[in-house]
Amino acid sequence: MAYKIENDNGVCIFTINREEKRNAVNDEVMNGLREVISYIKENKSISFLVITGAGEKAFCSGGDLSEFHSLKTEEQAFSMLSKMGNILYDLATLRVPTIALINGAAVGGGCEIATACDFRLVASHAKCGFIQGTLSITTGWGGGTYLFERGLRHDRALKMLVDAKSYDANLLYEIGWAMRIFEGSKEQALDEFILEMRKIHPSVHQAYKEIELRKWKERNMYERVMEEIRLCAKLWESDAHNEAVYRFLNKSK
Ligand SMILES: CC[C@H](C(=O)O)C(=O)SCCNC(=O)CCNC(=O)[C@H](O)C(C)(C)COP(=O)(O)OP(=O)(O)OC[C@H]1O[C@@H](n2cnc3c(N)ncnc32)[C@H](O)[C@@H]1OP(=O)(O)O
Repeated sequence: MAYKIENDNGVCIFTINREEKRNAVNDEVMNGLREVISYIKENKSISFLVITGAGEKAFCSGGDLSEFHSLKTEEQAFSMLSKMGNILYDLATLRVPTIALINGAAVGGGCEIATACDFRLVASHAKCGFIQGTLSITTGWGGGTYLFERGLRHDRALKMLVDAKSYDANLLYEIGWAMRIFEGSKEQALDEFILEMRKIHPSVHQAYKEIELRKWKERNMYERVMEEIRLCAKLWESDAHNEAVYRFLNKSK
């Protein structure tokens, strides 16, 4: 399976399980995310959702280029991008707190997934970045919109997007994207992070998160995410994008 879903006493853990592809997101992973979001919406005993990746090299390397490079037109790209865009919107607006437990590289769409979560715990060796610019596209799953909503200084958020490169854990913490940096066991880092929160009734967590979600609804967050996705789909058709993907897929041949 390309993903695992575990329920650890009310803490739901979704693991992208494609280590050989640095946990790249394919259609199966997208369907898995849809499944875990539905499970949480139906199961009131879940207090937290944690998203992480298998192994220690990558949290998620973004969209699976070997699968998605076959999408050539704006509409073909928009279909894939908007599927994941809707999933990330449902993730970002879940009633429970969401934690990105970043065990390794989170790049491209992987950085978007992490940014759609409420909290980001980053392994000290992990590097994260919105590298879409190196492929001559922009964030295409809503991650740019979420980044500007996360309270980073505007100049730091914009630079992270425009740099289109991976930042190390210390810099991610310095700019305010990472909430914690951890060494060693990600399970221990998670346990320590939620220790105090677990003592508080989940209805309190959810009431506080609802304050932010109400603001997002008033500010037409969903429409802004879909506009971002449409812009990425338009860039997808470019020769520059297709040539960059070709170079990546043929780099070692
Ligand atoms: C809107 C989202 C957007 C979209 O999908 O439209 C994107 O996410 S665009 C950005 C897509 N992602 C990337 O460009 C990242 C590509 N990967 C890397 O930069 C590196 O793999 C990295 C930094 C994640 C890890 O580097 P490392 O040296 O540890 O591993 P390798 O590069 O040697 O990769 C090992 C193995 O995995 C395959 N791989 C890695 N990432 C992807 C990917 N995104 N899609 C498909 N396959 C991927 C890589 O080709 C290697 O395969 P192998 O068969 O062993 O050569």
